[in-house]
Amino acid sequence: MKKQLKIGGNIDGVGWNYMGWRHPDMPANASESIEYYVQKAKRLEEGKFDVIFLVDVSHIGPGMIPHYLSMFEGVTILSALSMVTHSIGLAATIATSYADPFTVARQMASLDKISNGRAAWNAITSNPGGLANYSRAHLSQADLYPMKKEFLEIVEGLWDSYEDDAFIRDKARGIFLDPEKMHPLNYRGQYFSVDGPLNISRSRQGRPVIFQAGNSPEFMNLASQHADAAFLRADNLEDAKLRSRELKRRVESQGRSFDDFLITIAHNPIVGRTEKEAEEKFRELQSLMPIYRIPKPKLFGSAEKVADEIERWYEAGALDLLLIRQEHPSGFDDFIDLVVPILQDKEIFRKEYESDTLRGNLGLPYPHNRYSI
Ligand SMILES: Cc1cc2nc3c(=O)[nH]c(=O)nc-3n(C[C@H](O)[C@H](O)[C@H](O)COP(=O)(O)O)c2cc1C
Repeated sequence: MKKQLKIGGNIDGVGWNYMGWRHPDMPANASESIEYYVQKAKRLEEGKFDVIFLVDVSHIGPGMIPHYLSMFEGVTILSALSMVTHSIGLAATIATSYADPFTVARQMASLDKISNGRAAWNAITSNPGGLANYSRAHLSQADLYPMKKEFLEIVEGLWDSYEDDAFIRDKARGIFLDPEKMHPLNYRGQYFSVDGPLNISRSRQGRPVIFQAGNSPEFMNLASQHADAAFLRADNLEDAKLRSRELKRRVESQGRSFDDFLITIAHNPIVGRTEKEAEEKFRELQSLMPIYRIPKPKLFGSAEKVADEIERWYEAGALDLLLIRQEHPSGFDDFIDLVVPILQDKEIFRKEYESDTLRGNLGLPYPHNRYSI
């Protein structure tokens, strides 16, 4: 049976455009407001969304969108959100070009335990500009994918440091750990060298879900081997179908089932009760800062029209996980109040969470520890 549609919410603070911060309903400091993030996280969970997804940027300049100029670091804010949510997943973007694999493995595994099995890591190369912020200016574009491959192999290896039953914690007998079930990594690569093991046990979902974002053939190759989900950019439905098909072909050629792999595409719907209401919201946004023009979103208009279009993308196999980002400050509310009930009536989206782990809700298999098999 085909999996139901999965939905994620990209919380972008003041928004992923230049003008949203000026809207009367948008706190101008939303990107650095814990209250704003808590409110949005709870709202997305009310909407039965699968995951809160945070994008990231590693280097900035004054011309960037306001959100990028003043924003929270992902794992930090998601740790806080894990305490005010129960079922929704928590995905942080961390670039493999800048960070250190031992640190990322540790941070993400901690978030996964703190949230009781709801963490996900979006592994990106990012663009080379950020290398200089992380003392890696000697590296270049050509290094990004070879480095990412090593990074992923190390993080996955570290997440298998302990088998599921490694910790005995028997007070009466005085036995804390079964040392046979602890495994160092001893990885030696061109970019990274890591002995391991990692000092944290596996979570209820085994290990965090891995997303990867990109578009190139190198990206597709690596994602087909080391990801549970791929976040793609697509210009239109035909483009999305082609990319999705190509990636799923690569996943199958790795001996994996493409049912265990999710294609993720972001949309920024502007929805109204009627077409006219959506037009008004679009015009209102444009009027906040007329020198910046935004294109009309692909998901635009009445809730029925938007829900039909989502169904078309989903049925065509162009996406498994729809990532919603707010163009207008009422974006999440409009989507949850107006579109979600139609998708539920169509029986392509859940009314209740199936699980309280992210893997459970996404319908992804439990990843067995490599040493236990
Ligand atoms: C859907 C999608 C999402 C991305 N998200 C981010 C992001 O949050 N932060 C970032 O620095 N780069 C992001 N990127 C850029 C990629 O990390 C990468 O620099 C870019 O896709 C070029 O690599 P590629 O040729 O392998 O696709 C994203 C790319 C895509 C396609």
